[in-house]
Amino acid sequence: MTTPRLTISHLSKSFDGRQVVNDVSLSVMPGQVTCLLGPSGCGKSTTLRAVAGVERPDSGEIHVDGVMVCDQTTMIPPEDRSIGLMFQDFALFPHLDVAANVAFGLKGRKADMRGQVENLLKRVGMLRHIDRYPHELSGGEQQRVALARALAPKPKVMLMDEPFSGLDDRLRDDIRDETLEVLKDAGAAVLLVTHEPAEAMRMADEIALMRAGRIVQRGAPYNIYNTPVDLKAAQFFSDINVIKGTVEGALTETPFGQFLAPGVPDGTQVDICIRPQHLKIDFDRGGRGPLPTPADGTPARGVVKRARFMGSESLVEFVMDFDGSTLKTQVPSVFLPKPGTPLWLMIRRDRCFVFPAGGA
Ligand SMILES: Nc1ncnc2c1ncn2[C@@H]1O[C@H](COP(=O)(O)OP(=O)(O)OP(=O)(O)O)[C@@H](O)[C@H]1O
Repeated sequence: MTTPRLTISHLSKSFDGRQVVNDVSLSVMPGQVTCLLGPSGCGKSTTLRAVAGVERPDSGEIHVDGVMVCDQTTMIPPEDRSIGLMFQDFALFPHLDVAANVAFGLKGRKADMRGQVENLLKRVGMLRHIDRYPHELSGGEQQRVALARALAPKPKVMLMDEPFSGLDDRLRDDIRDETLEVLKDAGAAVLLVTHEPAEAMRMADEIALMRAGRIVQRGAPYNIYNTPVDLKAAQFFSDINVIKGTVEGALTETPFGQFLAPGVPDGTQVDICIRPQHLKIDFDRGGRGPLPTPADGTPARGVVKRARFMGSESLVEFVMDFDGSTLKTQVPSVFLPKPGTPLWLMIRRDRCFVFPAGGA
Protein backbone atom coordinates (compact mmCIF):
# COMPACT_ATOMS: atom_id res chain seq x y z
CA MET A 1 0.00 0.00 0.00
CA THR A 2 1.26 3.49 -0.82
CA THR A 3 2.20 5.59 2.19
CA PRO A 4 0.40 8.93 2.33
CA ARG A 5 2.77 11.81 1.70
CA LEU A 6 1.11 13.76 4.48
CA THR A 7 -0.76 12.49 7.51
CA ILE A 8 -2.29 14.78 10.11
CA SER A 9 -3.64 12.97 13.19
CA HIS A 10 -5.84 14.54 15.88
CA LEU A 11 -4.32 18.00 15.54
CA SER A 12 -5.55 20.62 18.01
CA LYS A 13 -4.51 24.18 18.74
CA SER A 14 -5.85 26.91 21.04
CA PHE A 15 -5.01 30.60 21.23
CA ASP A 16 -5.76 32.39 24.51
CA GLY A 17 -7.97 29.53 25.69
CA ARG A 18 -9.99 29.46 22.43
CA GLN A 19 -9.73 26.27 20.41
CA VAL A 20 -9.22 27.19 16.75
CA VAL A 21 -8.20 23.74 15.48
CA ASN A 22 -10.12 20.86 17.00
CA ASP A 23 -9.07 17.25 16.44
CA VAL A 24 -8.26 17.59 12.73
CA SER A 25 -7.15 14.42 10.94
CA LEU A 26 -6.52 13.85 7.25
CA SER A 27 -4.05 12.29 4.86
CA VAL A 28 -2.92 13.24 1.37
CA MET A 29 -1.51 10.76 -1.16
CA PRO A 30 1.26 11.51 -3.69
CA GLY A 31 -0.12 13.59 -6.56
CA GLN A 32 -3.33 14.29 -4.67
CA VAL A 33 -4.71 17.76 -4.04
CA THR A 34 -6.69 18.20 -0.84
CA CYS A 35 -8.38 21.55 -0.22
CA LEU A 36 -9.06 22.81 3.27
CA LEU A 37 -12.18 24.83 2.57
CA GLY A 38 -14.14 26.94 5.02
CA PRO A 39 -15.16 30.42 6.08
CA SER A 40 -12.71 32.98 7.36
CA GLY A 41 -11.40 32.17 10.84
CA CYS A 42 -12.34 28.47 10.83
CA GLY A 43 -8.75 27.34 11.43
CA LYS A 44 -7.52 26.47 7.92
CA SER A 45 -4.33 28.53 8.00
CA THR A 46 -3.48 27.47 11.55
CA THR A 47 -3.67 23.83 10.40
CA LEU A 48 -1.44 24.62 7.44
CA ARG A 49 1.04 26.52 9.60
CA ALA A 50 1.28 23.56 11.96
CA VAL A 51 2.15 21.31 9.01
CA ALA A 52 4.70 23.87 7.79
CA GLY A 53 6.31 23.83 11.24
CA VAL A 54 5.80 27.52 12.03
CA GLU A 55 3.02 26.88 14.55
CA ARG A 56 3.35 24.39 17.39
CA PRO A 57 0.13 22.43 17.90
CA ASP A 58 -1.12 21.65 21.43
CA SER A 59 -1.63 18.02 20.52
CA GLY A 60 -1.65 15.68 17.55
CA GLU A 61 0.90 14.24 15.18
CA ILE A 62 2.11 15.09 11.68
CA HIS A 63 3.93 12.67 9.40
CA VAL A 64 5.58 13.52 6.05
CA ASP A 65 6.17 10.45 3.90
CA GLY A 66 5.93 8.24 6.98
CA VAL A 67 8.41 10.33 8.99
CA MET A 68 7.19 11.96 12.17
CA VAL A 69 7.81 15.71 11.98
CA CYS A 70 5.71 16.83 14.91
CA ASP A 71 4.19 15.41 18.07
CA GLN A 72 4.14 16.31 21.77
CA THR A 73 7.93 16.05 22.03
CA THR A 74 9.19 16.36 18.42
CA MET A 75 9.24 19.60 16.40
CA ILE A 76 11.30 19.26 13.22
CA PRO A 77 12.11 22.76 11.85
CA PRO A 78 10.32 23.84 8.66
CA GLU A 79 13.40 23.60 6.44
CA ASP A 80 13.88 19.90 7.32
CA ARG A 81 10.30 18.80 6.61
CA SER A 82 10.55 18.44 2.81
CA ILE A 83 7.73 20.89 2.42
CA GLY A 84 7.21 23.59 -0.23
CA LEU A 85 5.28 26.74 0.54
CA MET A 86 3.24 28.98 -1.71
CA PHE A 87 1.37 31.75 0.04
CA GLN A 88 -0.44 34.75 -1.36
CA ASP A 89 1.98 37.10 0.40
CA PHE A 90 5.00 34.86 0.05
CA ALA A 91 6.68 37.30 -2.31
CA LEU A 92 9.72 36.80 -4.48
CA PHE A 93 12.95 38.44 -3.37
CA PRO A 94 12.83 41.81 -5.15
CA HIS A 95 16.62 42.24 -5.37
CA LEU A 96 17.17 38.85 -7.04
CA ASP A 97 16.39 38.07 -10.67
CA VAL A 98 14.11 35.17 -11.63
CA ALA A 99 16.98 32.68 -11.93
CA ALA A 100 18.37 33.58 -8.50
CA ASN A 101 14.91 33.44 -6.92
CA VAL A 102 14.39 29.90 -8.20
CA ALA A 103 17.96 28.85 -7.34
CA PHE A 104 17.44 30.03 -3.76
CA GLY A 105 15.98 26.70 -2.69
CA LEU A 106 18.57 24.59 -4.49
CA LYS A 107 21.69 23.10 -3.01
CA GLY A 108 24.80 22.16 -5.00
CA ARG A 109 27.25 23.57 -7.50
CA LYS A 110 26.33 26.78 -9.30
CA ALA A 111 26.98 25.27 -12.73
CA ASP A 112 24.57 22.36 -12.09
CA MET A 113 22.00 24.71 -10.70
CA ARG A 114 21.61 26.69 -13.91
CA GLY A 115 20.33 23.60 -15.73
CA GLN A 116 17.86 22.80 -12.94
CA VAL A 117 16.63 26.38 -12.81
CA GLU A 118 16.08 26.39 -16.57
CA ASN A 119 14.14 23.13 -16.37
CA LEU A 120 11.92 24.43 -13.59
CA LEU A 121 11.23 27.68 -15.42
CA LYS A 122 10.45 25.75 -18.60
CA ARG A 123 7.87 23.71 -16.68
CA VAL A 124 6.03 26.85 -15.59
CA GLY A 125 6.45 28.57 -18.98
CA MET A 126 8.79 31.28 -17.68
CA LEU A 127 12.13 30.41 -19.23
CA ARG A 128 12.12 33.47 -21.45
CA HIS A 129 11.95 35.69 -18.36
CA ILE A 130 14.91 34.07 -16.61
CA ASP A 131 16.91 37.32 -16.38
CA ARG A 132 14.09 39.61 -15.34
CA TYR A 133 13.47 41.04 -11.88
CA PRO A 134 10.18 40.53 -10.01
CA HIS A 135 9.01 44.13 -10.57
CA GLU A 136 9.27 43.52 -14.34
CA LEU A 137 6.73 40.67 -14.15
CA SER A 138 2.94 40.63 -13.95
CA GLY A 139 1.19 39.13 -10.89
CA GLY A 140 0.52 35.90 -12.75
CA GLU A 141 4.12 35.63 -13.93
CA GLN A 142 5.35 36.22 -10.39
CA GLN A 143 3.10 33.39 -9.18
CA ARG A 144 4.57 31.08 -11.82
CA VAL A 145 8.10 31.91 -10.65
CA ALA A 146 7.03 31.39 -7.04
CA LEU A 147 5.73 27.95 -8.03
CA ALA A 148 9.06 27.11 -9.70
CA ARG A 149 10.90 28.29 -6.59
CA ALA A 150 8.68 26.21 -4.31
CA LEU A 151 9.17 23.12 -6.50
CA ALA A 152 12.95 23.56 -6.75
CA PRO A 153 13.93 21.44 -3.71
CA LYS A 154 11.48 18.69 -4.88
CA PRO A 155 9.23 18.90 -1.83
CA LYS A 156 7.16 15.85 -0.90
CA VAL A 157 4.35 18.08 0.29
CA MET A 158 3.29 21.43 -1.13
CA LEU A 159 1.38 23.78 1.15
CA MET A 160 -0.59 26.56 -0.50
CA ASP A 161 -2.53 29.25 1.35
CA GLU A 162 -4.90 31.22 -0.92
CA PRO A 163 -2.08 31.36 -3.49
CA PHE A 164 -4.20 32.81 -6.29
CA SER A 165 -6.26 35.39 -4.45
CA GLY A 166 -4.13 38.33 -5.58
CA LEU A 167 -4.80 37.59 -9.26
CA ASP A 168 -7.69 38.83 -11.36
CA ASP A 169 -10.44 36.36 -12.23
CA ARG A 170 -9.58 35.34 -15.77
CA LEU A 171 -5.88 35.03 -15.15
CA ARG A 172 -6.62 33.06 -11.99
CA ASP A 173 -8.42 30.27 -13.81
CA ASP A 174 -5.50 29.80 -16.22
CA ILE A 175 -2.89 29.86 -13.46
CA ARG A 176 -4.91 27.42 -11.35
CA ASP A 177 -5.09 24.93 -14.20
CA GLU A 178 -1.43 25.30 -15.11
CA THR A 179 -0.32 25.05 -11.48
CA LEU A 180 -2.39 21.93 -11.02
CA GLU A 181 -0.78 20.31 -14.03
CA VAL A 182 2.74 21.11 -12.81
CA LEU A 183 2.00 19.89 -9.27
CA LYS A 184 0.44 16.63 -10.49
CA ASP A 185 3.43 16.09 -12.71
CA ALA A 186 5.80 16.64 -9.78
CA GLY A 187 3.89 14.03 -7.72
CA ALA A 188 3.81 16.18 -4.59
CA ALA A 189 0.93 15.90 -2.14
CA VAL A 190 -0.80 19.27 -2.09
CA LEU A 191 -2.69 20.80 0.82
CA LEU A 192 -4.38 23.96 -0.38
CA VAL A 193 -6.24 26.41 1.83
CA THR A 194 -9.08 28.42 0.35
CA HIS A 195 -12.33 30.05 1.41
CA GLU A 196 -13.63 29.95 -2.16
CA PRO A 197 -15.82 26.94 -3.04
CA ALA A 198 -15.22 27.48 -6.77
CA GLU A 199 -11.47 27.26 -6.27
CA ALA A 200 -11.79 24.08 -4.21
CA MET A 201 -14.15 22.51 -6.77
CA ARG A 202 -11.72 23.34 -9.57
CA MET A 203 -8.50 22.23 -7.86
CA ALA A 204 -9.31 19.49 -5.38
CA ASP A 205 -9.32 15.72 -5.62
CA GLU A 206 -10.68 15.87 -2.10
CA ILE A 207 -12.28 18.70 -0.17
CA ALA A 208 -12.08 18.85 3.63
CA LEU A 209 -14.82 21.23 4.69
CA MET A 210 -13.93 23.02 7.93
CA ARG A 211 -16.13 24.87 10.39
CA ALA A 212 -15.14 26.27 13.77
CA GLY A 213 -11.89 24.30 13.91
CA ARG A 214 -13.32 20.95 12.85
CA ILE A 215 -13.52 19.04 9.59
CA VAL A 216 -17.26 18.55 9.15
CA GLN A 217 -17.12 16.66 5.85
CA ARG A 218 -14.50 15.15 3.56
CA GLY A 219 -14.95 13.86 0.06
CA ALA A 220 -14.60 14.35 -3.68
CA PRO A 221 -16.03 17.68 -4.89
CA TYR A 222 -18.98 15.90 -6.54
CA ASN A 223 -19.93 14.14 -3.32
CA ILE A 224 -19.52 17.18 -1.10
CA TYR A 225 -21.71 19.22 -3.46
CA ASN A 226 -24.39 16.60 -3.97
CA THR A 227 -24.56 14.97 -0.53
CA PRO A 228 -23.83 17.74 1.99
CA VAL A 229 -23.88 16.70 5.65
CA ASP A 230 -26.08 19.58 6.75
CA LEU A 231 -27.71 22.80 5.60
CA LYS A 232 -24.63 24.91 6.30
CA ALA A 233 -22.47 22.59 4.20
CA ALA A 234 -25.00 22.86 1.38
CA GLN A 235 -25.17 26.67 1.70
CA PHE A 236 -21.42 27.02 1.50
CA PHE A 237 -21.52 26.13 -2.22
CA SER A 238 -24.61 27.99 -3.43
CA ASP A 239 -27.85 29.68 -2.45
CA ILE A 240 -30.26 27.13 -1.03
CA ASN A 241 -34.06 27.21 -1.03
CA VAL A 242 -35.59 25.87 2.15
CA ILE A 243 -39.13 24.48 2.31
CA LYS A 244 -40.43 23.71 5.79
CA GLY A 245 -42.22 20.52 6.67
CA THR A 246 -43.22 18.20 9.51
CA VAL A 247 -42.71 14.44 9.40
CA GLU A 248 -45.71 12.11 9.74
CA GLY A 249 -45.23 8.41 9.08
CA ALA A 250 -41.77 8.83 7.47
CA LEU A 251 -43.24 11.34 5.01
CA THR A 252 -43.31 15.12 4.90
CA GLU A 253 -46.27 16.80 3.28
CA THR A 254 -45.50 20.09 1.48
CA PRO A 255 -47.12 22.21 -1.24
CA PHE A 256 -44.69 20.44 -3.62
CA GLY A 257 -46.00 17.02 -2.63
CA GLN A 258 -44.66 14.40 -0.27
CA PHE A 259 -41.02 13.90 0.57
CA LEU A 260 -39.51 10.80 2.14
CA ALA A 261 -37.98 11.18 5.58
CA PRO A 262 -37.07 7.61 6.53
CA GLY A 263 -36.13 7.02 10.14
CA VAL A 264 -37.19 10.53 11.22
CA PRO A 265 -39.63 10.46 14.18
CA ASP A 266 -43.17 11.77 13.72
CA GLY A 267 -43.60 15.43 14.54
CA THR A 268 -39.98 16.36 13.64
CA GLN A 269 -39.68 19.67 11.82
CA VAL A 270 -37.53 19.32 8.72
CA ASP A 271 -36.00 21.60 6.09
CA ILE A 272 -36.30 20.36 2.53
CA CYS A 273 -33.41 22.02 0.73
CA ILE A 274 -32.84 22.49 -2.97
CA ARG A 275 -30.31 24.43 -5.02
CA PRO A 276 -31.77 27.10 -7.36
CA GLN A 277 -30.70 25.22 -10.51
CA HIS A 278 -32.74 22.18 -9.48
CA LEU A 279 -36.15 23.85 -9.50
CA LYS A 280 -38.15 23.43 -12.68
CA ILE A 281 -40.32 26.23 -14.06
CA ASP A 282 -43.50 25.67 -16.08
CA PHE A 283 -46.16 27.93 -17.57
CA ASP A 284 -49.50 28.90 -16.09
CA ARG A 285 -52.41 27.35 -17.97
CA GLY A 286 -55.31 29.57 -16.96
CA GLY A 287 -54.66 29.16 -13.25
CA ARG A 288 -53.40 25.58 -13.49
CA GLY A 289 -49.93 24.13 -13.64
CA PRO A 290 -48.51 20.96 -15.20
CA LEU A 291 -49.62 17.56 -13.96
CA PRO A 292 -47.70 16.04 -11.02
CA THR A 293 -45.01 13.47 -11.86
CA PRO A 294 -43.14 10.98 -9.63
CA ALA A 295 -39.79 12.67 -10.38
CA ASP A 296 -40.88 16.28 -9.93
CA GLY A 297 -43.81 15.98 -7.52
CA THR A 298 -46.65 18.49 -7.39
CA PRO A 299 -46.25 21.96 -8.91
CA ALA A 300 -46.78 25.03 -6.74
CA ARG A 301 -47.63 28.47 -8.08
CA GLY A 302 -45.53 31.57 -7.58
CA VAL A 303 -45.35 35.08 -8.99
CA VAL A 304 -42.13 36.47 -10.47
CA LYS A 305 -40.57 39.01 -8.13
CA ARG A 306 -37.36 39.72 -10.04
CA ALA A 307 -35.42 38.27 -12.98
CA ARG A 308 -31.75 38.98 -13.68
CA PHE A 309 -29.48 37.97 -16.52
CA MET A 310 -26.07 36.77 -15.26
CA GLY A 311 -24.32 35.93 -18.56
CA SER A 312 -24.46 32.15 -18.77
CA GLU A 313 -27.66 31.87 -16.75
CA SER A 314 -30.67 33.82 -15.48
CA LEU A 315 -31.76 34.13 -11.86
CA VAL A 316 -35.49 34.33 -11.28
CA GLU A 317 -37.03 34.94 -7.85
CA PHE A 318 -40.60 33.97 -7.03
CA VAL A 319 -43.02 34.86 -4.26
CA MET A 320 -44.89 31.66 -3.55
CA ASP A 321 -48.71 31.64 -3.29
CA PHE A 322 -48.74 29.05 -0.48
CA ASP A 323 -46.95 31.12 2.18
CA GLY A 324 -45.51 34.28 0.63
CA SER A 325 -41.94 32.97 0.93
CA THR A 326 -39.34 33.68 -1.77
CA LEU A 327 -37.79 30.88 -3.82
CA LYS A 328 -34.83 31.39 -6.14
CA THR A 329 -34.34 29.60 -9.42
CA GLN A 330 -31.41 29.50 -11.79
CA VAL A 331 -32.07 28.79 -15.44
CA PRO A 332 -29.47 28.28 -18.19
CA SER A 333 -29.19 31.02 -20.80
CA VAL A 334 -31.83 33.77 -21.06
CA PHE A 335 -35.16 33.58 -19.28
CA LEU A 336 -36.43 36.94 -18.08
CA PRO A 337 -40.15 36.85 -17.30
CA LYS A 338 -41.72 40.15 -16.22
CA PRO A 339 -42.29 40.76 -12.50
CA GLY A 340 -45.87 39.77 -11.63
CA THR A 341 -45.99 36.86 -14.11
CA PRO A 342 -47.56 33.75 -12.53
CA LEU A 343 -45.54 30.58 -13.13
CA TRP A 344 -45.38 27.08 -11.60
CA LEU A 345 -42.42 25.56 -9.84
CA MET A 346 -41.54 21.91 -9.35
CA ILE A 347 -38.82 20.36 -7.27
CA ARG A 348 -36.54 17.63 -8.55
CA ARG A 349 -36.85 15.05 -5.81
CA ASP A 350 -33.50 13.39 -6.52
CA ARG A 351 -31.77 16.74 -5.91
CA CYS A 352 -33.34 17.52 -2.53
CA PHE A 353 -31.65 17.28 0.84
CA VAL A 354 -33.82 16.75 3.91
CA PHE A 355 -32.31 17.95 7.20
CA PRO A 356 -33.70 18.46 10.70
CA ALA A 357 -34.96 22.07 10.93
CA GLY A 358 -32.84 24.84 12.40
CA GLY A 359 -29.52 23.64 11.02
CA ALA A 360 -28.31 27.07 9.88
N1 LIG B 1 -1.17 33.76 16.58
C1 LIG B 1 -2.46 33.88 16.91
N2 LIG B 1 -2.84 34.38 18.10
C2 LIG B 1 -4.14 34.47 18.45
N3 LIG B 1 -5.16 34.08 17.64
C3 LIG B 1 -4.84 33.59 16.44
C4 LIG B 1 -3.49 33.45 16.01
N4 LIG B 1 -3.50 32.91 14.77
C5 LIG B 1 -4.79 32.72 14.44
N5 LIG B 1 -5.60 33.13 15.43
C6 LIG B 1 -7.06 33.04 15.46
O1 LIG B 1 -7.45 31.72 15.18
C7 LIG B 1 -8.61 31.67 14.38
C8 LIG B 1 -8.33 30.82 13.16
O2 LIG B 1 -7.40 31.51 12.33
P1 LIG B 1 -6.92 30.94 10.94
O3 LIG B 1 -5.98 31.94 10.33
O4 LIG B 1 -6.44 29.55 11.10
O5 LIG B 1 -8.29 30.92 10.13
P2 LIG B 1 -8.56 30.73 8.58
O6 LIG B 1 -9.65 29.72 8.48
O7 LIG B 1 -7.31 30.44 7.87
O8 LIG B 1 -9.13 32.13 8.18
P3 LIG B 1 -8.78 33.07 6.91
O9 LIG B 1 -9.43 32.42 5.74
O10 LIG B 1 -9.42 34.36 7.28
O11 LIG B 1 -7.30 33.12 6.83
C9 LIG B 1 -8.97 33.10 14.05
O12 LIG B 1 -10.00 33.51 14.90
C10 LIG B 1 -7.70 33.86 14.34
O13 LIG B 1 -7.99 35.16 14.77
